[in-house]
Amino acid sequence: MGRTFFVGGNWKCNGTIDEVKKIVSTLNSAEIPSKDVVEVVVSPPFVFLPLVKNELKPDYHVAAQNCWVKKGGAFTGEVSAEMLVNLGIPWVIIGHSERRLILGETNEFVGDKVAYALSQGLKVIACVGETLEQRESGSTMAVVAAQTKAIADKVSDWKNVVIAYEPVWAIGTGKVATPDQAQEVHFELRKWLQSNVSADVAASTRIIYGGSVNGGNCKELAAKPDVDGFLVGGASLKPEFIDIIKSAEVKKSA
Ligand SMILES: O=C(CO)COP(=O)(O)O
Repeated sequence: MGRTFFVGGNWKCNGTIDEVKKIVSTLNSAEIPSKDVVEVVVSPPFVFLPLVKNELKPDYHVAAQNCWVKKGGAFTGEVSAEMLVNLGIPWVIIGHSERRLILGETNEFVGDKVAYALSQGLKVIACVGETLEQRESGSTMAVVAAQTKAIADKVSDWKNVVIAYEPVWAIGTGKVATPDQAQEVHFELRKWLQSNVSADVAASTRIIYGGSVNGGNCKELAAKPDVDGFLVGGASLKPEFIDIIKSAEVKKSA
């Protein structure tokens, strides 16, 4: 089954109204490949979601960066999946390493969140990835498999899931995984899905790479067979995000 290339822009906790409007206008005036070549989703902070959703042209979709683990209620400071659905936000990023490591989200909590968001009709970008220490001790695959298993334990329908492999040591560091390093983990992850979920899910689930992706390194990464797109942080706030979106063309000609 063909996997449409996927490019996500994770704006993290950045931006003012003026800056957000500028990014939106850059995106709106760009010529990007058609929908069958690339799916593009940008993820502004919660407070800017309505603005971005209303002003962005329909070639782009919008994602929240997080949501609450179950139905809303007395959970001060949280935003529920139902609210995102109510607002017409189709996507949510769940389990980003910044939330796992800084806010203490466990594998199980992330698995529960993914399952709940899917049950409400959201599509999920689920993040996994090892720290430098884990990589250096040779446990990359064990870590990534445990993170994926916690999701697989709670999820039966994978059609609305994109997996983002984001090695923590490559996030915001300018130290990008080499195309071979990314390919190796993506290949192993797909193999894990094949053995533990199903051959269909392994073949159809998009596995995207995140960690210091920029306009200069995206094409080489995109050329790898198991790299189905990117989750971009810093560079998604800049015009070079358009070049990253266009790297989808590499796949088309592959
Ligand atoms: O965390 C990331 C995307 O979710 C990657 O961030 P950078 O692209 O800034 O390294």
